[in-house]
Amino acid sequence: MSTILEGQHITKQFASEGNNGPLTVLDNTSITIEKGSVVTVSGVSGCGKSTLLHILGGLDEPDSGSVLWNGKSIYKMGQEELAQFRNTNLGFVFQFHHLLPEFTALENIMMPALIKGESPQQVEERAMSLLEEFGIPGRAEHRPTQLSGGEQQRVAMARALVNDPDLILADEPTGNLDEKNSDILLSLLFDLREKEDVSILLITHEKDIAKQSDMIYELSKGKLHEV
Ligand SMILES: Nc1ncnc2c1ncn2[C@@H]1O[C@H](COP(=O)(O)OP(=O)(O)OP(=O)(O)O)[C@@H](O)[C@H]1O
Repeated sequence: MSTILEGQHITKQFASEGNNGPLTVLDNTSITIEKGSVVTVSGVSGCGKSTLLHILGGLDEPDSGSVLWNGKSIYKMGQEELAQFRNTNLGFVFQFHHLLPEFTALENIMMPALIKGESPQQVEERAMSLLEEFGIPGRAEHRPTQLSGGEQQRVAMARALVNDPDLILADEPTGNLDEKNSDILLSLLFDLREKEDVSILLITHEKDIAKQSDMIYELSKGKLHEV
């Protein structure tokens, strides 16, 4: 197996209110994601899981430490190169789907590939096949408000996949779903490993979900511990 993403000695602090000094959310901690694996990070609310995901996904620079993508340091890239890197290699799924309300499910899924400049016809085929893979081909022309929460999250996952990313970063993707929809979404997510040949970083506070992963880290007091 080869390493696809590595966070090395990452430290991140935020200014805190009052006289307590800065809040150290990540404290010289490291993580490795192997190609084709599902890595879960769990930990209590507020321990810094989202901060870690943002740093590993090129959305928020650490105070110190580095993030290596196939051995290349992503925060040494310029802003434009970094944005292009994210759009090409990574797919994000958040707890709140952030679908664009004025566009249909199909259009939402197509958007990242159109921004990349791909041909609309090919992109539409890819988007439709993802809707089929996720069991909701009949929802292509619906707008987000016309979809259930579980369907919206599946559309968000399809959007994350449209550019054939190598890594999906999912931040509490089931946080807003009931148990049934949560199970459906997770089994779709875990199936992606084989079907779409992606690695997955999954952030969750639910321990049961973590059990299905190849590697589990617990984040506590700024440090990641292998479980
Ligand atoms: N931009 C910011 N400025 C100041 N403090 C921040 C900022 N972002 C996060 N924090 C603080 O850093 C800590 C970690 O936040 P983070 O969202 O990473 O935790 P989390 O483990 O993902 O929490 P949850 O499970 O509740 O989503 C929290 O105390 C939060 O208030």
